[in-house]
Amino acid sequence: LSGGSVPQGVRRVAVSDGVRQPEVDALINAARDCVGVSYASTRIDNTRRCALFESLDDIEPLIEYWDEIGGAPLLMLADDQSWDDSCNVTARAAAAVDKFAAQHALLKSLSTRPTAAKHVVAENVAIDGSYVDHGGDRWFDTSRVAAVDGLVDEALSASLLKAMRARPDGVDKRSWRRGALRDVVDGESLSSAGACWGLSSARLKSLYASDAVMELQSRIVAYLERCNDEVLVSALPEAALGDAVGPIAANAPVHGDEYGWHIDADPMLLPPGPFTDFFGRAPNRAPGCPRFVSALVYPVPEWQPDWGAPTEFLDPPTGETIAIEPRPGRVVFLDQDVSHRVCAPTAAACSRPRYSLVMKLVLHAPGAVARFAPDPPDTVVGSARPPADAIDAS
Ligand SMILES: O=C(O)CCC(=O)C(=O)O
Ligand SMILES: [Fe+2]
Repeated sequence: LSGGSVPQGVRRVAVSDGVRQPEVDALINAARDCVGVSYASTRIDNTRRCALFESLDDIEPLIEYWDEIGGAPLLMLADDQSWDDSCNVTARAAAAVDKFAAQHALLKSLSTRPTAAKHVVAENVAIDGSYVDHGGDRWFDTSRVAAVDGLVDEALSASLLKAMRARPDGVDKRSWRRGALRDVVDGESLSSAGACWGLSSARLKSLYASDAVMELQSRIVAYLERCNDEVLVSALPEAALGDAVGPIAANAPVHGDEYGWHIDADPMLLPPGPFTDFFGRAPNRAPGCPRFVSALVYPVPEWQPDWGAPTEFLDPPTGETIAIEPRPGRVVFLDQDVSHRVCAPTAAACSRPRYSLVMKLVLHAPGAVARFAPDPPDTVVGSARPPADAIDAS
C-alpha cells in the first residue's frame, strides 16, 4: 500500500489508472458530502476503471449520489475492512472487481455444444454508416445484419414452437396476449413499437429455461465461436437495462398488425447501472467493448413467400431499407442499435402468425470487434458505402 500513513479519521480510496486526477478529487468530494468521511487517494493497477473505498459498509448511497451529480460511469466498490500496511490493496480491488462481475453476470459465458449443423450465410448486409468518435479515436463504422440458414433444423423448430406454446394456425390466447411487453428501447425509455401478440414475462422466463431454447442458444454460441478467434458470449444481463428487458423476446405478428421502427438497445444509451459502471459507455462495435447483438429465429414449420412478413432494416441517413425474408431454420443476427421493424403477414397468410424468437446477446472479444458475419459484407446499404477518405485510411 503506497501513500504512507494517513491522519486519524481519514480513510483511503484506491483508484485505478483509468481514473484521472480531477475525477479522483470529485470522488473524494462526493464521498465527503455523501458519506461524511474524508478520503485520501492511493493508486492501484487494474485494467477496469475502478475505485475501492476502505472500510465502507454501504456504498449504494454514494453510487446514487455519483449518478445524480452526473459522474462518468465508474466502478465504485467498498471494502468492509480497514487497511494496515501489510494489506495488498491491489489484490483486494481485483477480487472485488471479479466479485462484482460475477454478482451481476457481466462476463458469464453461455454454454456451447458442438453441433454438426451446416450453415450458410445467406445475407450479409452493412447498413447505417457513420463516423464515430470515441476515446480520442475516430473511425468509419457500419452496423451489420446477417441471415444464417441451417443452424436450426425442423426438429428444433418444432420443439421451439412447442416451448413457445405457439400454434401454427392461429395465436393461442391462453398463453399469448395483446400488447404484451415490447422490449424495445427508444432513446432512453422503453416504448411500444406496436401492439403485438407476446408472452408474459413469467412465460418468457420459463421459455428461456426450456431445453429447446438452451439448444438454440448453444448452437448460436457455437456459430459465434467459429466466427471469432476469441469471444465470450453472454446473455443480456439484467444489469444492463433492468428486469424489464430480459434475454429473450417472443413475437407473433398476424395480418393487420402495424409496427414502427425500433432499436433493441444501444450500449451508448444505457441508463446508469452496474453494466455501465463496469464497462463504461461505448458505441456498439467499439473494439474491445461489449457488442450488443440480437439473434432472431422464425420457428414456423412452413412459410410461403406470398405470406410476407419480412423483418425490415432501415438506413436512417438515406431512408433506404432492406427486407430479410422469414424462413424456417434461419437465424438473423443484427446489431441491436440498427433500426428495424416487423412487417405483418399478408392477407394470404390468413390467421397464421409469423412467430419469432429473439435472443439478446452481448459479445466480448478482447481488444477486437466481435463478429457474427464474414468480412466484407455482400450487400452495402445507403450510408454504409464508405466515403472515399475512409477507404484511403484503411
Ligand atoms: O420478428 C421480427 O421480425 C423482429 C422482432 C423484433 O425486432 C424484436 O422482437 O425486437
Ligand atoms: Fe427488435
